[in-house]
Amino acid sequence: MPEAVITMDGWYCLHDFRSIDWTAWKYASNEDREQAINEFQQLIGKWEDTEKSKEGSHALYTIVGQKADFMMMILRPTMEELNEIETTFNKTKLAEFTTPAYSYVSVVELSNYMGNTDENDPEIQARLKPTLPKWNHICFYPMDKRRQGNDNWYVLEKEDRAKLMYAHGMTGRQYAGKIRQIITGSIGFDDWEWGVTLFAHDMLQFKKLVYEMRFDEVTSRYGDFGSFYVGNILKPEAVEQFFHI
Ligand code: VOV
Repeated sequence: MPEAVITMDGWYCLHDFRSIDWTAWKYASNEDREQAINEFQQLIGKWEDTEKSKEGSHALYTIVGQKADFMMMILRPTMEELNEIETTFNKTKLAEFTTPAYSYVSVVELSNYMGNTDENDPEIQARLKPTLPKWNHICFYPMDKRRQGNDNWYVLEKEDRAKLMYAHGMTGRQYAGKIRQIITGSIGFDDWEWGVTLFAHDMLQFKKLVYEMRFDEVTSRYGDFGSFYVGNILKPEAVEQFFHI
């Protein structure tokens, strides 16, 4: 039996995608809309305090296309906190005007393919409990490693998987400073095996990186992908403008 990879796991992660019922929102009173926005801003304020004290992190993005209108990516030390945040949001006034579009539950994951196993290393800790970049754009998609005929990732020896992951890392490294990736593991948690969250200043870099990686053997032979969600940063000070009617 091939040797299993050992993972280091960090903060739990919820990707929460919502659609807005713009018709109901438009017909709501000014007072209700104001109240909904204020309450949401207060919630974001609390998340910012948590982020400042390094007890979690979050990212807010508006989503382009019809899959959702906005997304909240939340990182916290426990699943209970994620659940609480989700429920708190669901109880807000704003939630009355949103419908769930998609969600993804996972945990920040690093593998030991590259030989990094020292969980006490401050650099590893920073990667397991990251402050999410507030870059202009986000790209999220879930993925699996294929298990089909001759292309079965899970029957490969660890050494062979490590070689393929090394080549993957080399491709990724060329995008240093242009793209930041957060890989979250979801085996046993959600419908796919990993969530891939990419941040970029320049939207086009997502296409360039993802396209280039399609030619890496680990992707071309072993990568299966779910739906892609892309969007633009929703800064707290822009929340009012985004919801303005
Ligand atoms: C900026 C781009 C970038 C960089 C530098 C990068 C590097 C690395 C390294 C060094 C490592 C291995 C060690 C670790 O840290 O775990 C990984 C790990 C992983 N990656 Fe990656 N990846 C990138 C980017 C990147 C992308 C765009 C994708 C999606 C694939 C694609 O084709 O669309 C991806 C996927 C993954 C996955 C699913 C894993 C875990 C696989 C497993 O079997 O455990 N990744 N990745």
